[in-house]
Amino acid sequence: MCGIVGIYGYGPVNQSLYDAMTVLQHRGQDAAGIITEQQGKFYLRKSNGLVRDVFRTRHMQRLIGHKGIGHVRYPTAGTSSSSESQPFYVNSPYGIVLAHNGNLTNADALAPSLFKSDLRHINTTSDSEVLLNALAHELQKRGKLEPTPDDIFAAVTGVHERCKGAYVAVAMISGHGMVAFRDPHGIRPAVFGQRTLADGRVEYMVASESVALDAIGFELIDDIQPGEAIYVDNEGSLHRYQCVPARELSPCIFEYVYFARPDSIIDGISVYKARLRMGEVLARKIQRTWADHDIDVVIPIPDTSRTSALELANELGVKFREGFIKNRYIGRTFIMPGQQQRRKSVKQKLNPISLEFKGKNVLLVDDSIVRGTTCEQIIEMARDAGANRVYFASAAPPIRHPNVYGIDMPAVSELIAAGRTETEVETAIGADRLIYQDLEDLIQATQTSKADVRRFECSVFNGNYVTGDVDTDYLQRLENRRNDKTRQNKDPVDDSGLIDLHNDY
Ligand SMILES: O=P(O)(O)OC[C@H]1O[C@H](OP(=O)(O)OP(=O)(O)O)[C@H](O)[C@@H]1O
Ligand SMILES: NC(=O)CC[C@H](N)C(=O)O
Ligand SMILES: [Mg+2]
Repeated sequence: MCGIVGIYGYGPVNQSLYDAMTVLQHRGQDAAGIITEQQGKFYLRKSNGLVRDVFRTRHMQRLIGHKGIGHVRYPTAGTSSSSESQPFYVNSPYGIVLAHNGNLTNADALAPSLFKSDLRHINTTSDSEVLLNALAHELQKRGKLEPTPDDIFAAVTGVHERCKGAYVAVAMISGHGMVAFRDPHGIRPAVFGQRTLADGRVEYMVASESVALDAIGFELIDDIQPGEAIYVDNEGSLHRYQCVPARELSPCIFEYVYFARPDSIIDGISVYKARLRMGEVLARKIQRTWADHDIDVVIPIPDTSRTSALELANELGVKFREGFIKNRYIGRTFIMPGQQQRRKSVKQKLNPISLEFKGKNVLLVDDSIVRGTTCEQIIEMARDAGANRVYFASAAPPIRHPNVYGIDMPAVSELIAAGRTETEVETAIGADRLIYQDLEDLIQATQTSKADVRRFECSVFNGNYVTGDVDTDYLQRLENRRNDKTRQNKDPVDDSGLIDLHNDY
């Protein structure tokens, strides 16, 4: 997953973009980038690393201007090279920069067609560069020196007709304005907000999650609707337009399970409340299926599962204890690029407090089990710490299908529950008992009667891909290209010298 942010303001935006990106850091830890604009010129800094490492004072000082966009990256396509970090730039028409969250499912076909029919050169293997060029081509087609909001929206309509998959993007068009759009199914989240200055002028901001708006003092206006675009023109006026008819809104349910911060609200649903309810319904499943359980204590696996574990314990009427302490200087392990690094990080990240385990039957709760890296090691650590019996509960159902919409789970063979029954997973992870959430319960927990969401994108659990274009061939190609072994054994291609606007100064 990645995080995107865009600000159209009346004062320097570099610090606000930086602050927003630190708040979105949980969405991508591999690379970060900011592009600002002043008087028709773009200023860029992007590189591999966390926000705090990529931007030093000297970079911040050069990021001048009152408008800008930023990105934190977790790659799902192409390579992890800094040349594929975002935002991307294309010089014609106008000069456009773009930051993208999601994954295009037809990038392989689009890249050659952009070359052959539109004479556009794509220099990297990133689908985001494809998305940017698709937008640039649509704008070019209109051939206007002074594009109107209608021209911008017509171009976005063209992008929707050509691009498939999941995408939210924010782009700045030099000398014109900032446009943001969301795919017709609304798979990835995007919100926009405003801040009114003392003199009455209004600044606008777009971000992946509402928490980024909160952090820098913007007030949420709305989610960008599926198929909708918003455009802030050069006079600072906001325009909204439904570029293509919205398909049924289908936000990715995994945002609520794991990705998003709990203090965000996505499509009207509080992530925190959804996680509380996930714990509640999971506790009810335990009461239903294991009425005579002998759990002494519920222990969360920090960080993400804490909210659901707390409510699970409350509902069960069992003690809740912090049995693992998290090293706050280690990032999220799941979004690390290689299995070796992920395995190492679990032990560095979590350490047990033995007295919470000694002689007890513990129920460890995690938000999800993906590759099984975390739970295998954690169960072993709980036993080493003296636990009597170690039970495990997952607030999400078994993950048996790859993700093609912006989460890096490309290979079925790497998913511990793929091709295994729940009992087989229980054995594989070494738990005395394993309880998975049911999908209907997860959906019910995430949905609220107040929000407009009637359907979620649940493909990792049920294999139904809402965009309808994902077939076994595509899945096979994705697995071959992006499984851990291929990536590990691939000749280290040094593409850091690729022509692009990455600037490692
Ligand atoms: O089965 P796995 O492949 O190990 O993946 C699942 C685990 O990865 C995530 O944690 P992560 O450490 O990324 O982040 P967190 O601190 O937000 O929980 C998630 O919360 C699970 O704990
Ligand atoms: N996780 C994401 O949203 C990734 C965006 C884009 N596909 C990339 O790999 O850079
Ligand atoms: Mg975790």
